[in-house]
Amino acid sequence: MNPVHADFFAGGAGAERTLRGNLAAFDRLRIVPRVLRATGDRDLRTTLFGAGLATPILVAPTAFHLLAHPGGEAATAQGAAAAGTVMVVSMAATQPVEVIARAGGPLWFQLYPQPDPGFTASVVKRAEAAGCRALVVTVDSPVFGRRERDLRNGFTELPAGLVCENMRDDTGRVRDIAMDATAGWDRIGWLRTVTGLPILLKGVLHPADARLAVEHGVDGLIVSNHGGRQLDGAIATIDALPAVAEAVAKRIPVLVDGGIRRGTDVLIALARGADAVLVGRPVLDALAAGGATAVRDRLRELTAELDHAMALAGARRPDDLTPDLVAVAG
Ligand SMILES: Cc1cc2nc3c(=O)[nH]c(=O)nc-3n(C[C@H](O)[C@H](O)[C@H](O)COP(=O)(O)O)c2cc1C
Ligand SMILES: O=C(O)C(=O)c1ccccc1
Repeated sequence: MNPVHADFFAGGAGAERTLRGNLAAFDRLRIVPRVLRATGDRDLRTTLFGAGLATPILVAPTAFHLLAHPGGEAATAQGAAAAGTVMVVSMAATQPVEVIARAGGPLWFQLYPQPDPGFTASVVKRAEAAGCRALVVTVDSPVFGRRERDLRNGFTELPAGLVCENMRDDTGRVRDIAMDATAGWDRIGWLRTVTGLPILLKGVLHPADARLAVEHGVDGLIVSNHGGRQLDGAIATIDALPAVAEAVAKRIPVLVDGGIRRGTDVLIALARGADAVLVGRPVLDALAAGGATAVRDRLRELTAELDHAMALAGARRPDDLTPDLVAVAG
């Protein structure tokens, strides 16, 4: 891969403390297994918003898949579908959501609400028409993160021929993705009037925001710091998760992403209160290395690692994973 594009995928904001911190936080946690639980075969099936998945490991929304592989987002969708899970399509996808939907599914659609409400509504309608089953509203990006690798590399625009295909308006012109620092909770109420799809907020770290989200009728939360690409210095997601899960008190699903690289990381996230997890860079790395089959195999590998770790920890189903199974290393 072009090293400038490799830096775009791998990099984070500022000094990359949060990027590293997501991984380091898992290094400090240990599993306290149970014995003689007679689990037999494990059952990893997971239901989210009424749809059954083979695994609690989903594909996080990430931009610009055509920079990683000529199959683009369609290849990722095919891989996710073969692994029996959801792909969250980024608003910054380089292929049209209709094309991605033909390659796989189930899909959810990630949205940066745009300052132009008419255009935002048209993007939501388009995702709905393509078959997306939930809307993931990214709320950790009132402004774009300062990615110093991209600034050093001068990576400011896509190579010729690539565009954010889901940013075309009705004249066919491609709009730039805007970050909107004027968005407040009223924006979520407005989105409710636009779509009947489940609405998840992505990028919640503070338990007070988790409570507000439930009060505003949000259907799900993703505890995320954008893979360390937005606020450098933000708390590691696995450390933020317990307080968010406690604030939500099982009223809506709570998902988490950031630094999940092993099945044991998934086990710890589920034990700390997540209903499911998402993976970003592991999928991008697999896509770059081998397209749809590599994406499928990476998701299956993570799922097999989770299954194995659950057997060793004495859990049959994700619901058997509880906070007492995780300790902070001394
Ligand atoms: C290259 C790249 C592009 C991303 N693009 C988006 C995006 O368009 N929308 C979004 O909400 N999150 C985006 N994210 C954040 C991911 O959804 C996710 O929060 C993060 O990658 C999870 O951390 P992990 O990569 O350690 O698994 C992006 C992340 C990466 C690495
Ligand atoms: O890179 C990202 O993390 C991201 O979210 C994004 C959003 C819009 C355009 C390009 C990337």
